[in-house]
This record gives sequence, C-alpha cells and structure tokens, in this order.
Amino acid sequence: MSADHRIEAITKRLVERSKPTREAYLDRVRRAASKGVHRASLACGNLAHGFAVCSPGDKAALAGDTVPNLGIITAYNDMLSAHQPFETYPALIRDAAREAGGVAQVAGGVPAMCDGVTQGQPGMELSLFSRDVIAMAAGIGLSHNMFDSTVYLGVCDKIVPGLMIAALTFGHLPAVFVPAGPMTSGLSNDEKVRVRQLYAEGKVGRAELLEAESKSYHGPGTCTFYGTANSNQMLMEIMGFHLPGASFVNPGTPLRDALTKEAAKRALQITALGNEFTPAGEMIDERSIINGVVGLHATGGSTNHTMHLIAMARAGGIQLTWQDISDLSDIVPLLARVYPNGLADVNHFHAAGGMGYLIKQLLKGGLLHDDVRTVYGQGLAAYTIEPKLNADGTVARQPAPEESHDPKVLARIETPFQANGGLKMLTGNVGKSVIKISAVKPERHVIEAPALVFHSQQEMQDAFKRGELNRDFVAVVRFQGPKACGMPELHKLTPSLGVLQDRGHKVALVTDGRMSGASGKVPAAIHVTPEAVDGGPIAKIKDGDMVRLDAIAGTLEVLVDQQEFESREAVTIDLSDNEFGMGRELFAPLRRVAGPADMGASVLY
Ligand SMILES: O=C(O)[C@H](O)[C@@H](O)[C@H](O)[C@H](O)COP(=O)(O)O
Ligand code: SF4
Repeated sequence: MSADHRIEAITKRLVERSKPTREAYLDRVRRAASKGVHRASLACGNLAHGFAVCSPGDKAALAGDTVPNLGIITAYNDMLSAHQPFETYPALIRDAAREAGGVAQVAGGVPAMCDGVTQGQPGMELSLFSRDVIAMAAGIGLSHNMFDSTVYLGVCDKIVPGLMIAALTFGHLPAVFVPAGPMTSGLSNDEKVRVRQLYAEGKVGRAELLEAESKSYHGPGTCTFYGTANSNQMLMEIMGFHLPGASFVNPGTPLRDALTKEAAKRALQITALGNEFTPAGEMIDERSIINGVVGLHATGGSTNHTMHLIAMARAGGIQLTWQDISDLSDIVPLLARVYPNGLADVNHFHAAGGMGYLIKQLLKGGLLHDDVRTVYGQGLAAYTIEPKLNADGTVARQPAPEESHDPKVLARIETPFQANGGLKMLTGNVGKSVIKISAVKPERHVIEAPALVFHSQQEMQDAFKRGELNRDFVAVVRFQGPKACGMPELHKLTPSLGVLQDRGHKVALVTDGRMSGASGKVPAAIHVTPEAVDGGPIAKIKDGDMVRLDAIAGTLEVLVDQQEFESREAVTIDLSDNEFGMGRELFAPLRRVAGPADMGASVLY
C-alpha cells in the first residue's frame, strides 16, 4: 500500500532537498563497496595483526576472502542497566557466527553514558557530545577494515544515535542493531514521580525517595518509561535496523538470546559475499527516515530525537529539518499511551501488541512507507509480527494481533488518543524551539504568564525552595545550549514544576537546553535556537516580560514592543564554572564547534 499523499509529499520534499548531499554520499558508499572483501586489501602484516589471537581455523578463514567476518561494536558497561546484559553478547555472537560458517570479532568498544546517573549532575554536560564521540569511537573500531558486516550493541539515549551515525559513515557495510531489551516492570513511573514531588515539597526524606527510585530501577534492561532509549528501540525497528520483534523482549530470556543469535547470522547473510547484499547506506533512505519520524509521533517519542534523528540522517546525506518533523506531527496521530504519555510502561506496550501492532496500524492508515529495505529483507509489512520462541530455540514470528490487547495503551488507527503527533516546532520572536505535546494536558497547550529568568537549574530550584514560585510564571532557563555548557537535560526541574502545576499555577519552561525523553507533563519550549551564548533573543528576556507559549498555533512569543525588544542588549554571563570538572575541560573544543540544535547540535558536520 502506498503512503498517504501528504506523507509522499513530505518525503519528496526531503529527497529534493537532500539530492546533492545524498548523491555524493551514495557515490562514496558504492565506491567503498566496490572494493569487495575489505580485509583482502590489507597487507600481510596488517592481516596478521588483525587475526593474531584467532583460532587456527579462524585464521585460515580470515586469510582467505570467502568467509565473512562480522565486526562487533559494543557499548557494554555496568553503569547502564540497559547495557549491562551486553557483557555476554560477544561470546553468543561468536558462537552463532561459527554455526553460520563465519567469524566474529569485537572491532571495538564505545563509551556509553547513563543520563539517569548524570541527570542534574556536572557529567550531564558531556552527554549530548558523547553521541558524536561514540560515532568516532565506533569508527576507530571499524577502521581496521577487517569486516564484511557489523552488529551494534547499544540501546540508550546517545548511544544508538552515535552508532547509527557510525553505521551510515561505514554505509558500505551491512549493519544490524542488537538490543538487550527492557527491564521488567517495577514501581510504576507515576508512583515514582509522586514520591519525587513529595520529596521536592519536603514531605518525605531521602530514605523514602531512594526506596521508591530503587524499586523503579531494579535490574538489568532499559528503564521502562518511554524516553529516548526506548524511542531508540522503536526507531531501530521501524527503520529496519532491528530484526522484526527484537525491540522489547526482556534481557536474560531464551527469546532474547535467540534474537541475538539470529541477528548475528542475519548480519553474515547480507554481506557482499552472499546474494542479499544490504549495505546500511543504501538500506536507509529518505523513506526510512520519514518512517522513523512517523513512529516518533505515533508513540509520543523523545524530544531528543528532534536533534538526534537530524544528525543521524545527515550521516547518510539526508537533510531532515524541524519543519519536516512538525509537518508530520499534523498528519500522524498518537496511538500509544506509554509513560510519560500515559501510565503504561514499555512492557505493557509490548504485551498490548507492541511494535508489530503499531506498524500494522500505521501501514493500514497509509502513514508508513512499506516499500523500504530492512536488515530482514524487503518491505515493512514483515515487521507486523509478534516474536515467539520455537521448541528448538529459534525465533518464530506470528502475525501481530488485529486488535490491541489493551486499547488504553495501544489504539486503533481509526480511534487514536490524539489526532496529531507528539512533537511540534514553535516559532516566534525568541527563535525556533520544539515542544512535546503528547504528554501535556490539552488545557495546558497554551500558557501566557510573566517570565522569571534563571541561569541554571539550581537557581530555579533554590527559588522554589524559598517559596518564591507559588504563582503563574514562565521559567526562562538560559545559557544551557550546546556552546554554553553542552546542552544538558534539565529534567531535575520536572518535580518542582510538576508540584506548582498540580497546585493550579500556570507554569511553563523555555530553555535553550534539553529535557529528558522522560519529561512530560509541564509544557516546555526547549532547544531554543539561537542559544543565549550566541546572543539569541532568549538572552534579551527580562523578569516580568509576558511570554506566550502556544503549542496549538506553534508559536513562542515575548509580548513586548518588538522594536524595544530588539534594541535590548543580549545578556552575557560568566561560564567559567562550566569549563572544568568531571571531564568538561576535555570537551572545550567540542563546545566551540557545536552546531545549532535545529541542525542536530553536532560537532561532526
Ligand atoms: O532522554 C531520556 O530518556 C532520559 O535522558 C533518560 O535516559 C534519563 O535517564 C532520565 O533522566 C531518566 O529519568 P529519571 O531521571 O526521571 O529517572
Ligand atoms: S534509559 Fe536512561 S536511565 Fe535508563 S539505563 Fe538508559 S540512559 Fe540510563
């Protein structure tokens, strides 16, 4: 079924805009792919180093050019609950490769930051840049040029985007993404947030808060809210980098291991040595990217992808814009209610029908391109399935249900939760910004209140603790952009803003920083571009200025005389405190070259 004419029109616009860079990119990919088995171009000395530790059998295989070699890029560490399961994956993948007549080697590791550990801490100022550092680190592993295909072990916020940038940079190689799956459900997200708000009001102590947090985050796997990490899983599946049904199967289960082994074998099947060659740079095209944005809107995905997806697409020569994302939001309905867009978590989403049901509904509505290439073959219809385990331990795939197993979590295309998607672009005299509306009650989609200006999260939290914020106001938290301090997430503001909103005050946030994909119920115009440190209008706002955030009209305005506003001096502040400590001194060069948020805030291009 072809896509809706409006989807086709936006796709066509994207293809036209991208033509120069896309054609140049594809030319590079095809030239690299034409070189055949890449390790064959290495000198004997290079090759000997490359397989020095391999078994005699693997050495013999790699000395030739008929046995495929699979490069593993792993983001394993014990800091991220979502990545800890990867510790055992290389051994599993090596065995599966051997069963398939191939070889597998860990090409290299990449760093992985847990935004939950660093939330509200100095380390968060490295987080956004870690995406591009991950892409570079993966490039270091793959630059050994020993490989015919790749598997990427990564799940969380900046890691999948960084790995996808690497996969498209090495677009002459096939790439299969291998997830570890979600943590089993613990304390519900809304109960966790309730205890946080009680703590913010001083009504419970640290012991109660730590108990609630520990019941919520309690074991291996991805945190169960629908933040950036789980938005990543949805994207990898709907764009065809995952095998069908791989995204939301819990770690440490036989089905999870079966999916990992199958991914390794599939990655070895789609090399240039076989007859289904599927280089990542040709597999992913403008239609895949549009499918990703459609999936984001339909599920209320993370605002971070208004930057990451733009950076990921650019790695493949595709020029996605905020306008594309915003226009698609007007077309794509919200079909999933997963925290913060509802009370369910990703395990409930998966049990209700998961990705297979979601893709089936979106295809039925003509909102996805079906005629796309994936690691599994041709066509997205192959992903309208539910994964099960065969008696022999291999993966079975059954048709996704015709009806949602929980209509409160997954809706039919005919009766969506909201007529439009979760992410909107705002324009006006402050610049451009984005807002996630899928988690904000409709009565809060328009907020008009006096500005209160802060130059850090701490400043606002201190004002809250002094009882100065029991009023209607728009918090303007500025100098939080990429060049100022690495564009941290300001998610620690959520509990106090949530308390004030629950007390009945009209509150909103405007910032050149970011929010977490797990942020939600408070209206927030984020990623304001140009940022304050570049002299953007956000640096001209004063306490008391009336600010109007209108997510329906798509505007963010300071309601003062425009001429007077423009004539104001942009405020500057001393940022030296952000230049040292917790590794920030190592990232000074990246702050200097960081691009604007609406271009992905990248240091790479
Ligand atoms: O974009 C995201 O999804 C967030 O960065 C998420 O990965 C982060 O860890 C949150 O901070 C977790 O939520 P809490 O901080 O509420 O635990
Ligand atoms: S989802 Fe966020 S908090 Fe959870 S492991 Fe990943 S980065 Fe850390």
